[in-house]
Amino acid sequence: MVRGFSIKVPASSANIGPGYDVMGIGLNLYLELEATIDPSNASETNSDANNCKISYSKDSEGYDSVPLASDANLITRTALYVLRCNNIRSFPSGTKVFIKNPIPLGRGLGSSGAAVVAGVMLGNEVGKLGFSKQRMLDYCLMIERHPDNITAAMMGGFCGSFLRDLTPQEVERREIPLSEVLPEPSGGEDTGLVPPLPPSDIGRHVKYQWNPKIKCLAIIPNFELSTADSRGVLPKAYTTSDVVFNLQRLAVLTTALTLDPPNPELIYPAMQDRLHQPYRKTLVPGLSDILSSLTPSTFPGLLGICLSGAGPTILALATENFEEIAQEIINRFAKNKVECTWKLLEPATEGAVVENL
Ligand SMILES: Nc1ncnc2c1ncn2[C@@H]1O[C@H](COP(=O)(O)OP(=O)(O)OP(=O)(O)O)[C@@H](O)[C@H]1O
Ligand SMILES: N[C@@H](CCO)C(=O)O
Repeated sequence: MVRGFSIKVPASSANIGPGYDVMGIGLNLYLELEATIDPSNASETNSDANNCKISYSKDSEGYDSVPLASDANLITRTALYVLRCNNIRSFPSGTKVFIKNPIPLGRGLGSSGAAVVAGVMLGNEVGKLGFSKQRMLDYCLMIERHPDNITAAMMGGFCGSFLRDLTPQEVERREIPLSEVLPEPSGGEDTGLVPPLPPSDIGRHVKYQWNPKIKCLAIIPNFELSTADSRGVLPKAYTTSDVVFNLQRLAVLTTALTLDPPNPELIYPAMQDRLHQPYRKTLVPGLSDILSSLTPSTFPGLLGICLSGAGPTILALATENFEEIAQEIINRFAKNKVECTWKLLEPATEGAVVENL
């Protein structure tokens, strides 16, 4: 019997200034995947070590660079992790996956979070595992180990999240190197090992309200910055005053973004950060200048501005004058020889969805 289903996962912007590794918002730019399982097509898929033929639409971000072998592609590697945890070694013969990805890779718009969420959902569907979103989040968190993008992509909307305290045994399981969680991209023999199962209920979250008048402007530089590199420049310890600076702003920002009318005098200063942006300026040319020089008084409609996720994209929250704000940021990047595109986005309220075809 032929089976088919689609999976749609939103992009996301994490941190929103002070909420480092805590806050994220799903955005209406979607990674879409169509999977079909047709055993009569086995001859077309058995050239792949795990019976899965992947293709990307030509206009996809990463079309020329993402690997198409199922044990190398982040989406299918993640699905294989889920399947193998549940004693299913590979995809059923005749599995084809067609992917449309408009989320730019390595730019701070949650491309890897969306890919991991899509992969876990793919594994769940293919293996008919029947997991809830909460359980699927556990699998996601074994791969992308901070919850902000993952939670926003899975659940949708504007989310706050944390990881619950783990027992020493659970910590051990979760801290296993990623290479022992995901199958190795080698085309080599399947070792038959069952990877570490995620502890249950690792991630906890709430969905905040969001004033729908607030739009999300993403100004996207034309270079990639890997999250790992962007985390690598952060200090191991912070002063109490810097931590308190962020906590105070975070406490105000989550409600300030729900109020009507939106108050730039509250939102703009509440989006300041001392935990990650100051350190990332070395990786994003012009970052300090951009974050300090556009203000609600010079650009009416602007509410706040921050680095999106690990960067290099800039997220500006605004109610009007979108083009002027975007152009100013583009001009400031241009002075640093960085070209950009921009997108006007809105919160994706629904999160990740699966539909039978
Ligand atoms: N649709 C996809 N298909 C396959 N691999 C992907 C896909 N999307 C992302 N990836 C992988 O994830 C990498 C980017 O992940 P990374 O965490 O560095 O950035 P990001 O998720 O775009 O940004 P951020 O986490 O700051 O929002 C890509 O280089 C690619 O290896
Ligand atoms: N909170 C993460 C988001 C990127 O994945 C960071 O800033 O590194």
